[in-house]
Amino acid sequence: MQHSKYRILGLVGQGQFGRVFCASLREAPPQDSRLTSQLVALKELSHQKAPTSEFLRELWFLITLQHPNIVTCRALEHTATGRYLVMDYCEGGTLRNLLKQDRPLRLLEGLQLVMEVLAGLDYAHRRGVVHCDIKPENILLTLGAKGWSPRLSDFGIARRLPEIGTTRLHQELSPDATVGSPAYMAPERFYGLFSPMSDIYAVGILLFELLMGYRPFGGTPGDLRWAHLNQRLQFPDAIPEPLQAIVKKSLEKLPARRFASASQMAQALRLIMYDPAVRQLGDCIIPWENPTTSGDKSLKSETESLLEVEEEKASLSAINLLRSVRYSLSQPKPLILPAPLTALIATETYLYAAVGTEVKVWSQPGKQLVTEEMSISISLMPEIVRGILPVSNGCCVLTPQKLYWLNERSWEPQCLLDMGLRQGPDALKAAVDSYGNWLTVAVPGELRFYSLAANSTAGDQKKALKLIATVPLPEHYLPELKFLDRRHVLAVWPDNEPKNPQTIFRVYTRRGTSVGSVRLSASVGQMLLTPEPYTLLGIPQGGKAAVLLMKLWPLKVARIPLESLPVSACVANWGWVLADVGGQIEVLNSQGIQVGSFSSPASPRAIAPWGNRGVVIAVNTQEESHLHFLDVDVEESNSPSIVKG
Ligand SMILES: Nc1ncnc2c1ncn2[C@@H]1O[C@H](COP(=O)(O)OP(=O)(O)OP(=O)(O)O)[C@@H](O)[C@H]1O
Repeated sequence: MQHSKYRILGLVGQGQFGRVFCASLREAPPQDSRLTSQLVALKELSHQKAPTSEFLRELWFLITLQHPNIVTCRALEHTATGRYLVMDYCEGGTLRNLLKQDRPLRLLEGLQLVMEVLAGLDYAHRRGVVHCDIKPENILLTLGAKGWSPRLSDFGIARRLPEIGTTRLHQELSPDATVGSPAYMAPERFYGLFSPMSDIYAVGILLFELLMGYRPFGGTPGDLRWAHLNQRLQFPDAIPEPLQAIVKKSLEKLPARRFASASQMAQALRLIMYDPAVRQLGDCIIPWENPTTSGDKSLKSETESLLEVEEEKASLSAINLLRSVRYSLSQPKPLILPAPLTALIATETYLYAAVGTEVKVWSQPGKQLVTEEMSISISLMPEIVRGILPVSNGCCVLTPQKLYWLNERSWEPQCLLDMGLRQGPDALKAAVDSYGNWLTVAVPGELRFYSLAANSTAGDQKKALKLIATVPLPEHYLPELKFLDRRHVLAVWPDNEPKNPQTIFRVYTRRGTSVGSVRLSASVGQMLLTPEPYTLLGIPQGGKAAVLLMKLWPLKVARIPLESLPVSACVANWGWVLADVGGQIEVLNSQGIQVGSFSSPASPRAIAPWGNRGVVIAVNTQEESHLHFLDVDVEESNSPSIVKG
């Protein structure tokens, strides 16, 4: 977008009136590397599709409504190419996207989400605004410390009440009186009548859908009209009695019989969260039944975004319609190493294990037995090894104060960087690109960007380090570093204020120029790169057990609830393997769908991919470490089943 103060980062959706982009303010990079400019959504409103009156209407609603559960409109942007609403960016996409996930939410998380939707609605109703189009497509999600927080969007067909605070029905004035989404429309709306209770009815349908995975009424718009007006609700037994009562009351045919306000419905939900029947199911993942033919799968959103369609195409063509996992031991006994392990890293060529001051290297993959003697190298370091950074022809080895280079020809350590004794332990974080040509290092006070050329005098087994740039860092923060591709390196800082934990992601070029940054309202611990470009798998800290799949450019986040919090994880090219503290291992395919789980002998210290379809699980005892080699057989089938080897 020329001459705009916003820089477009990517297309995130397509609405009736135009495209929606993720963008950030065009500005000089801040001095403090922890400062980020907030992301915005630019909603294009093309002149042809959205007449000025429509445009001003939505703008009026969005500008008058300022609430944490309503998407905030910040400004209007006119450029030579078009006009845009500048809105808060919601990195979780729509609630519809979330509901398409295999395991979207736990029961209590779902109820909390609906209560927040009601809080946004209550605020709008108190200001005399009825949304008239509540549905999962119009609820956007932002990530908070505890999970998803919803924001109402799309006030395109919202109505203003002539008298604020009334629950009377009002007659639509416009000729297009019954616009809306028939699957969520209250009976009175089919007669051109509306009130805040019409929104409550739509929330009732949404709550039903959230719990069951399908809507209570389906069919053509004509069928839906008949069903909303006449059909009785069928309640599946899976819904606990007190919850059924709330859904029933919100879906009463007569508006006067529904909850008198959104806050009353929220209060009813708040109370049943303490009900033993509901609490008992609180951690169960909803929906409880997959959509069946009895459910309404027919009604697709009229404004289904291009992006979702693209995503669906991608997922259908992917090999990952995998639904079950089976494992067997690829060698009967574990490999026992004489000290606890500190790092386990696999590439396509090698498996590296750091044990005390030693780095052991084996060739990948091993159909044959793996023994300590078969390691192709054992390199002895002067200090305890903290991390291994693999590159195509060797690896860099990180100790608390130094960085070494090991070339695959000799595996002889060459010290590249020495922080000296004064800096204290763990004075270094580092990332190296996959070809071993560029290095970024975080040391107290600065980020350093180096080139790592082959040393012409010593041959290509040795590296010559050349400092290209430095960037100042606040004294006490050492970010985690990762090369995203050959040119870009990611620095990640936690910002763990007790009430508002956040994580900052800043991307630099390999030469130290800041490219941009994003801030996530969640604390993310361990992070792994996935084969998808600019996409990370992160383990959030705090809140319920889950993993985050984070695409950085434009920022998109998916959150996958898990049975238990993972403490170690690895990304293979066929999926992800996550282990909890008790040694329970979950296997997810690369779309984040759980394909199975099994128990490992003990809590793994580290996991790494092994060969085509295997994993190595490292378990530490007090004096030694055990490496278990497993073949994981992820099968294509429609019914999930877990078979232990
Ligand atoms: N603020 C936002 N943050 C993140 N993504 C957004 C935001 N607003 C919209 N989107 C994405 O863009 C898509 C289209 O949104 P938009 O509101 O234009 O479409 P719509 O639901 O068809 O509404 P309308 O009827 O106004 O066209 C959404 O489905 C969502 O994926």
